[in-house]
Amino acid sequence: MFARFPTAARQAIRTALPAARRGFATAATQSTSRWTAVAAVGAGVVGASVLAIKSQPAHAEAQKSIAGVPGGIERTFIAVKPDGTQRFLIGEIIKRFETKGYKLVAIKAIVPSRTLAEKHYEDLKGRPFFNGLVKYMTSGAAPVIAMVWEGKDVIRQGRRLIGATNPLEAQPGTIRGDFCISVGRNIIHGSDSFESAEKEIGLWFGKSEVIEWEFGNAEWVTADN
Ligand SMILES: Nc1ncnc2c1ncn2[C@@H]1O[C@H](COP(=O)(O)OP(=O)(O)OP(=O)(O)O)[C@@H](O)[C@H]1O
Repeated sequence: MFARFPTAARQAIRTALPAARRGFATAATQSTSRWTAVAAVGAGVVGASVLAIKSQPAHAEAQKSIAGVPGGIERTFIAVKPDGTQRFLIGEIIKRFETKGYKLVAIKAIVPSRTLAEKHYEDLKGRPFFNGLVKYMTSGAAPVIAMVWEGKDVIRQGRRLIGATNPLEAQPGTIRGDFCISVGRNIIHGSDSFESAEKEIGLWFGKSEVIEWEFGNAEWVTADN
């Protein structure tokens, strides 16, 4: 896609991308112009507009999301549930995301409080399985492995890697399709939308727990030429 850009725009994007990645989580001190340049790229706005946004006001910085840019470089919340932990599937699940090309930017083992689990699944309150779901997530028989993964379109792609909620409906090759058989023990959670990712990352992690870092070989993973 780069080949169609004016040279100056290409250069602006190259300058902006690393800074934007650095600027995901905190960044009151980061450059507003660089971040907003990436927002423009994510929205498919190129060329002169990439340069023009340098003059956008500083309040744009405050609107930056912990889940990144929708459809662009996003972040998603992924959790290995207690059954996945008990069944020694943490490494396998991490491997699926890592080898796909996504970047792990936060991870911790945690036994969630009832309040946290209920907040996380608040849209399911009233469903017959809600209490059992919360009990299973909070039992402490094994921790939840909470993670944030970052990369292009990672929210939607993460759901594809995970597979259908009911493992019996999940395609072979997906995580649930390969490793489980019961909807009540489906080993993994993944954010299902940009809004969910924002909510869930904010619920499970503090800003300082999400680490900004760069792939040494980013060009080999992310380039579109
Ligand atoms: N019929 C059911 N019986 C038991 N548990 C269920 C049932 N339906 C859903 N669950 C549990 O509730 C979780 C949340 O359900 P939801 O419909 O949000 O699916 P999901 O988005 O694929 O799952 P998750 O949010 O865990 O990624 C499921 O992953 C599963 O653990």
